Amino acid sequence: MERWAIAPVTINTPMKILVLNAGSSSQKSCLYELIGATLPEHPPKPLWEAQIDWTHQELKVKTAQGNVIKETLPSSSRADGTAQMLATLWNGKTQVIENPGEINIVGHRVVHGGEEYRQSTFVTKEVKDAIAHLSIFAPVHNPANLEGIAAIEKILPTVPQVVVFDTAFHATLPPAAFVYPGPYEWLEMGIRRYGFHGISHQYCAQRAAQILGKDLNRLRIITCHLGNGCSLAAVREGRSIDTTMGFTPLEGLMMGSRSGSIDPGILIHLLRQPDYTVDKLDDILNRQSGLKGVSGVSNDMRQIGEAMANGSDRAQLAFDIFIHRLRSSIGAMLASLGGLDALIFTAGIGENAYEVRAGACEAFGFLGLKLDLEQNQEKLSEDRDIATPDSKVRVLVIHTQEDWAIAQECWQLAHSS
Ligand SMILES: Nc1ncnc2c1ncn2[C@@H]1O[C@H](COP(=O)(O)OP(=O)(O)O)[C@@H](O)[C@H]1O
Ligand SMILES: CC(=O)OP(=O)(O)O
Ligand SMILES: [Mg+2]
Repeated sequence: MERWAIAPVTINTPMKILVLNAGSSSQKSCLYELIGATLPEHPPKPLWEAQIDWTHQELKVKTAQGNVIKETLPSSSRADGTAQMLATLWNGKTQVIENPGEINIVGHRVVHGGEEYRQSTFVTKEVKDAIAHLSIFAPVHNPANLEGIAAIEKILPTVPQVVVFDTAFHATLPPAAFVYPGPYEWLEMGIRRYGFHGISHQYCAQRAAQILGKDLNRLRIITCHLGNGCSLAAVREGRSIDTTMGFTPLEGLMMGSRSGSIDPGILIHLLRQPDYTVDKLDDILNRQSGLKGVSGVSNDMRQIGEAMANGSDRAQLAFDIFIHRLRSSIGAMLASLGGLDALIFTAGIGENAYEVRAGACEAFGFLGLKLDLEQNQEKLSEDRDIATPDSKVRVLVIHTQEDWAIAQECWQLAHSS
């Protein structure tokens, strides 16, 4: 493996920031170039954007120059797929950069930072050990985040790497929202609600204030991050005060292949059956439940929609449960906020599935929330307010920019160290 020297970072030279955002069903990456001594107000166009869809084993790459690459991944190995994706940065196919040594800093999304990591930080052995230790609480995510760090270490062993935590934004939850009503000792053992998707919830809340031209400190917002993993956050004065995911990213809404909240009595019952081990339950709850488990079709809302159109009753049931639980949880966030100025939809389902947005909003007409049904059905390639002018609550579709949020953290850490 070739190793590359790293370009030094100085304040006024262009800074190339590579971002790796490992989700449960995808690996999204961007290369940004930032010039100048201040951060731009709006996300700049990345030099290179790549996305791996692990469900379909597909790699798509787009460059600022207009090159588009689509490749099938030959193996299901995430490490190989990530290496294949990164190589498109400098191989003959795009030549976005001459060699990887041009990258100044690499930022990663890390899903679980536990109690200790409330702020973005540079990667050290200690930080990697903590991420590994927390893998038991985020088994689908933290190992993938560590793989991304290792992939970069192989190519660029001395490049500074930064980790940005999905849990950090929820550090402001009040005790009544984060303490579970089990024995008090649980809290001392670190068993509490952490909340996830914080990078996205925070970005969307800030972006909503920008779109509405209002002060974030005066807004009550519910952000619905509906991707393969799904969670809601109640945001008041720019701070997360409640959220649906908990100790792990398994709690809360029904998801692609995760159950979300279920009666814990079901687990006790199943564990008493001879065939059920803890590992089997883990697999069932994280990988064989949710849209996939109920429909028997797929974890992907697009395929659920197709199956519904073809008359699948189980796909219809999966969709109906998804909407029912989404509405109930929006209701719970609403109660924590004591009112609502804006409801935000984001991530794969939130940005694309108009039926889900319509299904969720229908229940909140009593608040004076009115969705513009025509606008809701349009292809929304830009962030947009899709409520009617007389609606008492704004409804926004925001394209989450987790990668840009991570790049900004890298920039800030690089300039403060
Ligand atoms: N055009 C679409 N219509 C409906 N659902 C979509 C569409 N595109 C993506 N999705 C849904 O979004 C999910 C992926 O969301 P995303 O936020 O990219 O995932 P991740 O949680 O991996 O970051 C898919 O599994 C699928 O359910
Ligand atoms: C925390 C989480 O569920 O992330 P994702 O939606 O990327 O799976
Ligand atoms: Mg995601």
